Amino acid sequence: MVAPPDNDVLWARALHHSHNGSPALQGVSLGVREGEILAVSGPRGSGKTTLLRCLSGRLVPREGEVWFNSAPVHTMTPLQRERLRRDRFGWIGPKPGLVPELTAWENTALPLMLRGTSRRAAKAAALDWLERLDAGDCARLRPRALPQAQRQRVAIARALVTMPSLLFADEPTAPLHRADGAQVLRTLTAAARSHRITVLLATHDPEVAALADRTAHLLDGRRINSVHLNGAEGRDACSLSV
Ligand SMILES: Nc1ncnc2c1ncn2[C@@H]1O[C@H](COP(=O)(O)OP(=O)(O)OP(=O)(O)O)[C@@H](O)[C@H]1O
Repeated sequence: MVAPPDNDVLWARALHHSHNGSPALQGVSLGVREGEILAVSGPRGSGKTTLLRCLSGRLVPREGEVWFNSAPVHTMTPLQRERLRRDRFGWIGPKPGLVPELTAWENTALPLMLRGTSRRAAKAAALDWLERLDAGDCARLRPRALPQAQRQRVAIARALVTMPSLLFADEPTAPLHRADGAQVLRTLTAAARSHRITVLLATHDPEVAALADRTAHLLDGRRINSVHLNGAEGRDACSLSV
C-alpha cells in the first residue's frame, strides 16, 4: 500500500464496485484537498452515490484504496469505520432520514449528543444552525408536521452541527424547489468555506456543480476527461479533471 499525497485530505485509488454483478465503479481515482468543495457530477446511474458511499466508509469497494488523511479506510473494521463516520464525517442524502419521534432541534442536536456534548450546548448549536438554514420556526415540531423542504433543511443542519472534517452531500437539494435549493446550497457552501469543511457534492445539475471549486465528471462508473470552468462561486476559476 502506498500512502496518499500529503496535501490531499481524502484520496482514492482505482475503486471498483458492483451491485448484484452490474458494475457501478470501474477504476475511479480521486484526490480532494483540505477545505475544497468538489462536485461529483454525471447523469443518473453514473456511479455518484456509489462513489460517495465508498469514500465515506459506508460501503467497502470490491477493489481499490480509500485514505482519509493517513488512515486507510478500506482496511478498517466496521466499528472503526462507524467511529470515523460519527466523529469526522457528515452525510446529507437526497431524503432527510430524520428520527420521527424527535423534534427538529432534537434531530439536529443528536450527532452532538452522541459525541458527548451536553444537551444544553447541543440545543444551542442546533437552534443556531436551524436559524441559519431558515428553519428556526420548525425547531419544536416533529418531522411529520413539516413539509419535505423543511425536513431537508433540518437534515442539512444536522450534518453541519458537528463541523465535520468532511461533508458528503448526495443531491442534497433534490427535495427542494429550485430557488429554495439555491439558497440552501449557498448557505451550505458558505458555511463550509468559513469553517474549512471539505465537501463532496454529488449532483447531476451543472448549476449546482458550478458552486464547487472543481468538478470530477463520472460516466458509466468512470471518470471522464474534461476541462471544466467553474463560475465565480468556485474558488478556482479553471480546473482540469482527469
Ligand atoms: N443497491 C443497488 N442494487 C443494484 N444496483 C444498484 C444499486 N445501487 C446502484 N445500483 C446501480 O449502480 C449504478 C450506479 O448507481 P449510483 O446510484 O451509484 O449512480 P448515481 O450517479 O448516483 O445515480 P442517481 O443520480 O440516479 O442516484 C446504476 O446502474 C444503478 O442502477
